[in-house]
Amino acid sequence: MFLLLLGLAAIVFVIYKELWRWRMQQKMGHTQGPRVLPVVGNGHQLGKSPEDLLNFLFDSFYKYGNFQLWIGYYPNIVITDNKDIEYILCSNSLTEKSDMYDVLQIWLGEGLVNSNGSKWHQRRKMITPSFHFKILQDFHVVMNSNAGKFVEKLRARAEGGRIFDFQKMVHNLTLDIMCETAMGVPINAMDNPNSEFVKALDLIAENCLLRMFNPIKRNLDIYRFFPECKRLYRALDVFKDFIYNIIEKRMKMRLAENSQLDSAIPSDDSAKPRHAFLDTMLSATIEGRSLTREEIYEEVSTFMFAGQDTTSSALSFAVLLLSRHLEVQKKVYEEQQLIIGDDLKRDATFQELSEMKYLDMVLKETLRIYPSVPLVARAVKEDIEINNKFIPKGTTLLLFLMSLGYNEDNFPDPYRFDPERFSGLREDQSTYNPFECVPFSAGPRNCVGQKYAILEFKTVISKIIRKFEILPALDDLKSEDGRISTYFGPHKNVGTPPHKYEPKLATVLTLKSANGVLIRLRERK
Ligand code: HEM
Repeated sequence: MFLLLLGLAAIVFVIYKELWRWRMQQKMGHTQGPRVLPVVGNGHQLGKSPEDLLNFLFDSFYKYGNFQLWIGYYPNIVITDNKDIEYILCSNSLTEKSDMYDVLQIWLGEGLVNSNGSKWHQRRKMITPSFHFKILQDFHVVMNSNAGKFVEKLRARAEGGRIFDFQKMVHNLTLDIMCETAMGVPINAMDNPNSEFVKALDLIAENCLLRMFNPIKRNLDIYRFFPECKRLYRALDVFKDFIYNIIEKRMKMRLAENSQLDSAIPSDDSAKPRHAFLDTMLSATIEGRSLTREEIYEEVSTFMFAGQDTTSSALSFAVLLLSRHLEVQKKVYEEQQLIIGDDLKRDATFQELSEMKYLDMVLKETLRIYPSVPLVARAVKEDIEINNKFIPKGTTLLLFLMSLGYNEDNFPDPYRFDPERFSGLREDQSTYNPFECVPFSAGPRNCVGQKYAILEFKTVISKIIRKFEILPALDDLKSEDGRISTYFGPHKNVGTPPHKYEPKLATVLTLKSANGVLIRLRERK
C-alpha cells in the first residue's frame, strides 16, 4: 500500500513538473533547443564525460544559436549571441551566480567566485587591490623562479626527442606558482606530484566540477549517499587542514613581528616568507574589522581554485598551437631576441614582458580558440527581457563564451590560428568590439586575476621558447594551412578521422584536453 501511494505521488509530481516545464518552454518560445525527455530533460544528451558535453554544446550552437537546455528540471538558456552576452555581462542586475556554483560551497565556502549580493560587493572591493602593479612585481619573482625550475624539468623529460604530455607537467608548475603566491610557502608539486595535498586538490576540483552538470549528484543531500562522496570529504579534510595550518602560522608570525617592532628588535629578513595574497587578506578589513580565519580561508582557496587550472589550460593550448604552427613560433622567438638581446638565458624583466606585443596576440588568439573558461553561468532572479527576448525568473543563463570565438561574422575562417587578427584593424578597416571575444569575461564580474594570468603566461612562454623549439608529437601533425584540426565543430566528422594525438577537448568549468597535450622539444643551440 505504502509503495502504491509512493508511486502515485511520484506520478503526480512528474505530471506537475512536466506541466511547469511546458509553461516555461512557452515563455521562452523565442529560443529553440534539442528535444527534451520527461524527468531528465536533456540530461541524457550531456553525455557521460566532459568531452561529450563540449561536443553537445557546439553541435547545438551551430544548429540553434541561443538554445534551451534542461538539466533535469533545471531550466537553462545557453547564450551564444554576442549582443546578448554583452548585455548580460554589462548588466548590474545580472551579477548573481547561478546555483550551479553551489557545488563549490563545501570546498570554497563563499569566496569571490561564488558569493553574491552585498557579500560579493564587499569582497570584490577588498580583493581588487591585491592585483596592484607593485604586488604583481612580487608575484613575478615567484613566477620566474618556478618557471626556471620547470624549464630544467622539461629538459630532462624531452631528452632524445621523446614525446611527452605537456599538460600534465604544466599543471604542477601552475600549482606551485599559485600556492606560493597565495600562501607564501612552496608546496613543490613539480618535485612531489603525488603528495597528499596535490592529490587531494586534484580530486576535489574534479569531483566538484563534474557534479555541476549532473542533475542528481548536484544535490549534496543526495550526493552523500554516493561512495565517492566519502573520498571527497577525506580530501577536503586534507586540503583544509593544510591551508588553515598555514593561516595559523602566518597569523602567529605577524603577531611576533608586531611585538618585535614594538620592542625595536630588528627582524631576521632572510627567514621571512615572501609577501603573498594571504598577507593582503590578513591586513584587509571589511567594515572596519579584520577578516575571520574562515573568511581568509575562503578567499585564499578561491584564489587557488580560480587561478590554477585556468592558467594551466592557457599555457597548454598555447604550446600545442605553437608546436603545430611553426611560422607563428618563429615570430614569437624573434620578438624575444629583439627584446631580450644577446643573453637569452636571463629572466625577462617586468617591463620587457609588457613590451612583448606579439606574445600578447598569441595569448588572445589561443584564448579565442581554446578559452580556459568556456562557459559562465548567471541566475535570473526576476522576469527580465534581454534584447527583446523574455527570460522567466528561475532560468539559468549559460554564457557560452567559447562560441564567440567561432562566430564567422567576427572571426572569418575561425578554425585558422592567426594571432595577427588581434593586431588592430581588420581587413575592412573596422576595429574589434571588445565583446566579440571575452575569455576573461567582462563587466562587474570580470576576471579579477587577468593581469596576474597574463604575467604568468608571458613569463613561462618567454622562458620556454628561448630554450626550446616546440615540435608536434609527429612531424606530420604540423599545420600546413594554418588551421587547427579538431574533434568538435562542423569539421568533426569530415575527412579522415583525427589522429590519436589530436586533443580531445573536454570541459566542465575549465577547458582541457582529455588525452593530454603531446609534444616534443628540441633544445636551441
Ligand atoms: C588564463 C587565465 C584565466 C582566465 C581565462 C580566466 C577567466 C575568468 C572568467 C571567464 C571569469 C568569470 C567567471 C564567471 O563569471 O563565472 C573569471 C573570474 C574570476 N577569476 Fe579568472 N581567469 C584566469 C585566471 C585567473 C587567475 C590567475 C586568478 C587569480 C589569481 C583568477 C581569479 C578570478 C576570480 C577571483 C574570479 C571571480 C571574480 C568575481 O566573480 O568577481 N583568474 N576568470
